[in-house]
Amino acid sequence: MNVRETAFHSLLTICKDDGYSNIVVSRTIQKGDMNDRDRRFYTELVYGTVRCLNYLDWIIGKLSSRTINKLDPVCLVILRMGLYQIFRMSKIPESAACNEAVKMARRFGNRGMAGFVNALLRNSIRRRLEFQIPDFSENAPLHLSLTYHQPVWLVKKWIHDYGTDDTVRICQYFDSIPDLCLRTNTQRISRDELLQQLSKRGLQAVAASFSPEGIYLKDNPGIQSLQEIHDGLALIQDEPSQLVAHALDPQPHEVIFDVCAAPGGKTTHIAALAGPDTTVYGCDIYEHKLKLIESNARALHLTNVRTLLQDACTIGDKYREKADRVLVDAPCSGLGVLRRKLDLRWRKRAEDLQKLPVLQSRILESAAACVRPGGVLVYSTCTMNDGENSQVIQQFLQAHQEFKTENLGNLCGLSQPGPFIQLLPQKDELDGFFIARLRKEGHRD
Ligand SMILES: C[S@@+](CC[C@H](N)C(=O)[O-])C[C@H]1O[C@@H](n2cnc3c(N)ncnc32)[C@H](O)[C@@H]1O
Repeated sequence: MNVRETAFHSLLTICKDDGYSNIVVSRTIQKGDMNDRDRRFYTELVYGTVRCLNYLDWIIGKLSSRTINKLDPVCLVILRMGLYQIFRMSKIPESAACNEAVKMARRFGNRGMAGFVNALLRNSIRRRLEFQIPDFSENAPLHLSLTYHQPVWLVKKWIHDYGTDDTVRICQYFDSIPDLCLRTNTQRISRDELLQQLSKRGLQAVAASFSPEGIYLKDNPGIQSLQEIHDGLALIQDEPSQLVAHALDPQPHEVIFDVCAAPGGKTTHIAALAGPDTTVYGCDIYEHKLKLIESNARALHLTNVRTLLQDACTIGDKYREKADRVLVDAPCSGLGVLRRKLDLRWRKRAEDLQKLPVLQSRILESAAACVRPGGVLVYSTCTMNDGENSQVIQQFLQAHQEFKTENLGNLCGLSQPGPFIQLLPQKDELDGFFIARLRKEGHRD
C-alpha cells in the first residue's frame, strides 16, 4: 500500500470512528513496514490534516454546495488530505496531490466521487487567492481560529476569560509542536545518568525546569527508537503531570489511592517516589484500562502497584478512611493539553464543559471519604477551565470544613500566587494544568 493510502485509512479511522490520532498513528508505525522517509511523510499527512481540519473544511465549504456533514466520510477525508498537500505542503506538486486524490476516490469511493474530488481540488488551485483568512480587525475569533487551528467557540471563550492578547499567545502555544517529555524511572537510574546515556546516543536531551525527573527530547526521535523506554528506564509523561506525584508527596509505609488512575502515569510515579514499602492502588472504572496500569508498572519494574476495578463516585463507601493519601486526577475537558491531543479540539463541545464539574464533584466527594484523619487529598486536571478547577475545590471546601488547602505556591520551584497551581500556557509556557492539595484535620490513630 502506498503512503497516501495508509494515511487515508488512518484519517478515516480518526474522523469516522473517533479514533485518537496518536494511537492510530503509533499503531500504524509499529507495524514497521515504512522506511524513515515514508514514515515522516505519513506522520505529517495525518497529523497535519487533523491539525488544520477547520481551515481545510472552511475551504471545502467555499467550494462545495454540499455541507460538510452531508459529504461521504471517504470523500471528505480524500478532500482534506488533498487540500492539506496543496495548501500546506509546499514541496508537493499540486498536480501530484490532485492526481493521487482522484486515484484514491476511484479506488475507495462510490461512482461520481472521482469527478467531484477532481473538480473541487482543481478549483481550489485556480481560486487559491480567494482563500485568504479574514483579518484580525474584521473578525478576531475567526482569524485566530483559522490561523492557529482552534475551534471558534473556544477562541471566544479564551477572549472572554483572558482577553485578546493572551488568547493570541494561547493559540500560538496550542498550535506549536511539543518536544517529547520523558519521566526518569528513578528506581532504576538517576536523571543525570539517563541524560548522559541519551546524549551519548546523539539525542538532544535537556533536563526539565521543574520536574526533578523530567527530560525533554528536542527533535522528537520517535518512540520506537527509544530503547530506554523498552528497558523501563523512563516513560513518556508531560512535565505538568509529573508535578502531581510531588504534590501528593508520598512517604514510605503508606497506603495510597489513585482513584482515576489509568493508564497509570501518575500511579507509577507515586509508587516510584514512595518506594517498595508503600502500596499504591490504581483504580479505574474501565477493566481494560487496568491492564494498562499493570503493564506500565511491570515495564518500570515496580512491585508496589495494585489495581482495583472501582467507580470513584462510590469508592468512599467501601474504603472509608483507609488511605493516607488520595489522588483524584479527574476526568476533565483536557483543554490544557490541546497541543498534545490534536483531535481533542475538534471533538469537544461547549456543552461538555457544563457536565464535567458535576462528575468531578461527585468523585472528589467520595474519594475524600477514603482519606484518614491527618491525610492528604490531591485534586488535579489537565485543563485551565476554572469551572472544573478552583470552583470544584471551593465548593468542596464549603461543604467540608474538615479539609483545608495546603499552599502549593512553591512546588518544584514553580512560583505561583495563591494556594493552588494553575499553569497557563500564555504565562508559564507549559500545558494548562491544575493541582490542589488539601489536608484532612486530625491525627492518625
Ligand atoms: C485524566 S485520566 C487519568 C490519567 C492518569 N491519572 C494518568 O496519569 O495516567 C482519567 C481516568 O479516569 C477514569 N474514570 C472516568 N470516570 C471514572 C469513575 N467514575 N471512576 C473511576 N475512574 C474513572 C477514566 O477511565 C480515565 O482513565
